[in-house]
Amino acid sequence: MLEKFLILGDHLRPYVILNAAMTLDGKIATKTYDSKISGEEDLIRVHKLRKECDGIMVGINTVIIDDPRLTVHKINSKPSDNPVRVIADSRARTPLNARVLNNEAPTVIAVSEKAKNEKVEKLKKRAKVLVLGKERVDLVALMEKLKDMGINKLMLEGGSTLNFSMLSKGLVDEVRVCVAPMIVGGKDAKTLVDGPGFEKMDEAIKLKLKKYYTLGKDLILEYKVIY
Ligand SMILES: NC(=O)C1=CN([C@@H]2O[C@H](COP(=O)(O)OP(=O)(O)OC[C@H]3O[C@@H](n4cnc5c(N)ncnc54)[C@H](O)[C@@H]3O)[C@@H](O)[C@H]2O)C=CC1
Ligand SMILES: Nc1nc(O)c(N)c(N[C@@H]2O[C@H](COP(=O)(O)O)[C@@H](O)[C@H]2O)n1
Repeated sequence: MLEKFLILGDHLRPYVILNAAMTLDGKIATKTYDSKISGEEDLIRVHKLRKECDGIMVGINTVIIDDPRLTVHKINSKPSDNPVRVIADSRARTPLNARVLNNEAPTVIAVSEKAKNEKVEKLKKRAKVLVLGKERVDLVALMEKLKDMGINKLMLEGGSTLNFSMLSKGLVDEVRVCVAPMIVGGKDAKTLVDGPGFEKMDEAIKLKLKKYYTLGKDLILEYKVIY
């Protein structure tokens, strides 16, 4: 943790790496929410990255659909290797039996003022709850809070809606994708980045390719975001 702090200590927010696995046609889940995309080798890469990060963030739909653990569990690790789990959950919909609330790692649930107080009080028994934003979680404020908590390197693990919000607010520094040799199609299938999108190519988030390599059958692409 100290080493990461020294490298990234001057930022007002964490250094954010968006990581995901997608099919060649850009889907991160099928229309029925099946998202088993990465090969075993890629999952090892993902868990090594989780271990390097101080925090790992997902949107509430990902929690509801996948019930992820968001810990380092596919490589050798000790409890202190687990990043702090962060959930963007405007209305405090995190199920009380969700695995992100287990005691494997600390969890931060960011809610908005729309969240029901009764549910917030229940969540507070299992996690640190931050109320940020009126309707939706104010992601800029959340990043500042996470930085204050010592989270200097944050992994953003989706889903599509949160990815768009984070990218469009200029809060992502790197994008790392595993492109699996599969095509699933489906206009209702989730893509790497959904949300409202931009109208013109001029407005697109610009990237610079830094590294590419294969892992088993998968192609890994690593980009820096250019703002
Ligand atoms: N293949 C992969 O690498 C991954 C796939 N997925 C898949 O993505 C799907 C879920 O993606 P989505 O439905 O797009 O949901 P999401 O996981 O991005 O959650 C979106 C929700 O987060 C909440 N939120 C709070 N504040 C927000 C803000 N400021 N901006 C945006 N959202 C905010 C809102 O309730 C919003 O509806 C699942 O099917 C999951 O399996 C998720 C992660 C990785
Ligand atoms: N990198 C990657 N490859 C895939 O094929 C995936 N389906 C995901 N999904 C993300 O990982 C979460 C599951 O984490 P746990 O193993 O339960 O800790 C899932 O919710 C997505 O965020 N990622």
